[in-house]
Amino acid sequence: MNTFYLIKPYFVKNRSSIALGLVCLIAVDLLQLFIPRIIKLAVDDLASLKAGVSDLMWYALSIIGITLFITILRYFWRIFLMGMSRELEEGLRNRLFSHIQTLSASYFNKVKSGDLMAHATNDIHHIRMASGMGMVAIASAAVLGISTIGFMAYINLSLTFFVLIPMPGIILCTRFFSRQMLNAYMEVQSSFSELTEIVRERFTGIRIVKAYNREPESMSVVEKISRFNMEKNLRLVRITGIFFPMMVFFSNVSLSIVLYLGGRQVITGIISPGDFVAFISYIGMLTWPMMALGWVVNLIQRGKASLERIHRIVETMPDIYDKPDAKEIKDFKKEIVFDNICFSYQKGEQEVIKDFNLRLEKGKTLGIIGPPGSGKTSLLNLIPRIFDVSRGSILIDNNDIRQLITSDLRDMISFVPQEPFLFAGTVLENITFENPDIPEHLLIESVKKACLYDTIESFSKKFETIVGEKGVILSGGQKQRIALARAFLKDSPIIIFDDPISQVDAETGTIIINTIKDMAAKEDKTIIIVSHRLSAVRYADLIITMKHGKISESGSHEELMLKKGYYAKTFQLQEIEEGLNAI
Ligand SMILES: Nc1ncnc2c1ncn2[C@@H]1O[C@H](COP(=O)(O)OP(=O)(O)OP(=O)(O)O)[C@@H](O)[C@H]1O
Repeated sequence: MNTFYLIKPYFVKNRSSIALGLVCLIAVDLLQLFIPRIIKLAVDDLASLKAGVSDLMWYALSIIGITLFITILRYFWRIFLMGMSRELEEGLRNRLFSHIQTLSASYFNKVKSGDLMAHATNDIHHIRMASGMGMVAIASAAVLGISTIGFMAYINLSLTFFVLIPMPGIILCTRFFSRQMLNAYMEVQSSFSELTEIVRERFTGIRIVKAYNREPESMSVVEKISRFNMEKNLRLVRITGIFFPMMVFFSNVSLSIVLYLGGRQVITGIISPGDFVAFISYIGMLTWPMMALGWVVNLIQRGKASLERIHRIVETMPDIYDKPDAKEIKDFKKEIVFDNICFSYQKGEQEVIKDFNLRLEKGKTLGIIGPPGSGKTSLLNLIPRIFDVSRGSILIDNNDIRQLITSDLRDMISFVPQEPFLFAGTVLENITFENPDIPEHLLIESVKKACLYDTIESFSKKFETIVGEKGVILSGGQKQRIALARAFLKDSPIIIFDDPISQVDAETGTIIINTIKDMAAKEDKTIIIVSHRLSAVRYADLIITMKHGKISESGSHEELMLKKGYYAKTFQLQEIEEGLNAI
């Protein structure tokens, strides 16, 4: 599978900094090799009692000079190479998020949001590591490894051969243990996210926990996952506990070989004491490239697997998309028609909307009632194409909505969902959807229509009040009114309300309903309103009762009362209830 296209643009765009970074990295690796050479010269001069104070000073200053140079170059290769990998990480994450946003609601029904979070964090992290550190490890292993061996062979070929014998051990061990460490690290990460999620949930639900005296049970749930997280951490500690001492072991085996064989060569005069000391320094330098060789294979394998997962998401086509010849629609002129529509959430599953037919003229209000699960919300979601019908069609002014530009269609509709969702931010940002160009009088007007003005005025920071965990916690009714204000502000010709007064008191509910009624009458809005409170729908031009995804009754309030069906019974029950509440 060719997935390189996802990261290629970052390599191409940053080719100059990558080249500069690699030049700096190679220069660092090569410069390091000269330090043992200087030590060799110093030791040989000392051993032959030739070294004067000025010679020693010169050797010392040379080492300081090289080290200074190495420090500067190291800074630059990190900036050039790591900068590129960070840019890649950011770009890939943005691309993933922007693509996921285009996917249809049905995709989110199938995929857990936790998995999407993992793609946006873990997978992108692996790709960054494979492209940034992978490049560094390959370049370092090649340049430092080969040139260190070259410098050692220059001193003595046979000694180099013997010293290299334990090195494959380092490569194989790193390969094995880095895979184990990565797996263990992933398990630590995932158990930690589980732990944070459980703790977050337990704190969010603290009121219900207290009300039912479930603190001990809550504690034991957190203790269990906390212990699990500790065990995963201990596993990681055990693996690293074996790995690092093993690296030291292999490196010390090489050291012993130099000590024994190299020492004998010094005695017999084959190599000088300086060469002997330099050899020992080179062994230290060789350990990292050998480890890098073992490590980089896993790094790249994991990055490749992550890139394939991201590729699969990026290649997923949204179920709902604009056809190439999709039509513009800027005005709603005549009617919405539901032409024998059926809908199920998954192909082949039970239909939640069945053979549904209805015509709603512009400027009219449609009220929808029905028992829970009868398909009311599902029906509403089909109009702005959150989901698409399985059969039949929804027509707006004789255009099948699947033939229209989706953003045009959605621009014509304001939607107040059953469960209002607020984003972390201010009241203003939540109502205006962060659009700073909204004139103030329109904002105030919509907030007043939603019966929210006095509430906002009572907040010390008014519209700038932060809502959510970091600010004011709003009641369910206040959230619902923010959602209403959003819809009123959008001022579209079609407004869909899904149970808009379920969480407000009767008095506020009546004011909101009167506002909606006025909008229908004075502003020529077409309104579709679902409600369990029949006072919210009784004024509608047409009321339908839904049962098992079908229309079971339809008519005006008066007609339905005469039919003495679900609507009439529910209406009478609610009247009795309201009468009792008034006592
Ligand atoms: N996202 C979904 N995926 C799969 N099935 C769903 C989904 N949403 C709703 N359903 C199912 O579709 C059926 C109709 O649900 P819907 O929410 O449309 O009913 P409703 O009439 O709006 O109910 P309520 O009055 O409780 O809001 C139910 O059986 C429900 O379980």
